Amino acid sequence: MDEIGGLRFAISARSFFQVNPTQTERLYRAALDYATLTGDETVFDAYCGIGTITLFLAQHARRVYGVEIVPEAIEDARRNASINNISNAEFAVGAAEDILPRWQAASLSPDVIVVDPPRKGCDPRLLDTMLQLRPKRIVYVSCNPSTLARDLRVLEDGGYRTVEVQVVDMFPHTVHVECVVGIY
Ligand SMILES: C[S@@+](CC[C@H](N)C(=O)[O-])C[C@H]1O[C@@H](n2cnc3c(N)ncnc32)[C@H](O)[C@@H]1O
Repeated sequence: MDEIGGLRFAISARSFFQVNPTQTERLYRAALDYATLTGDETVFDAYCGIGTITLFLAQHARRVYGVEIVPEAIEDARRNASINNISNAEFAVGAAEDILPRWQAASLSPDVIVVDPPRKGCDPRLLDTMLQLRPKRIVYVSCNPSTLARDLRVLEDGGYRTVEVQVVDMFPHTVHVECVVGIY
């Protein structure tokens, strides 16, 4: 069990969890800032892990939907929603590039999409679906600036503008950084 920004998180062995809790809170707060939620929004959180960002955003949105490929992480996410008394979050197991088209087919229409992919970045099919869904804002959390730049090119060619990038030093004394990007 760990605590970030007032929320408590259960983490099972096969689930991803950020390694630096102090900086993780900064990272999630930056994601929340760029999402600029008023309480009315529908939000998709792709690559949601144990639901950390999803539950952060759920407190400020109408409804949030998280998707993650590791089934145990989604079990954790559902448990974490319950531990924190959050009832407006739904979670799905699967590849984000498969699940977002299903949500689209079910007429879900997100105001904001958050993505936090692994180092290889977003699947091209996911980027394509995001461009079709056309949310007002996209928040991209990335641990790899080169795949981030590649994916931003696709989003910019699709009509979005990269408005701000915040770098968070999650891994001090290494060359690695985490970036949070507001894309409108
Ligand atoms: C960088 S972690 C982010 C997790 C979470 N947002 C957090 O901050 O703790 C990336 C997550 O994406 C998941 N993942 C990898 N490929 C995926 C895919 N194609 N669709 C959905 N989730 C995927 C991994 O299992 C991992 O939990």
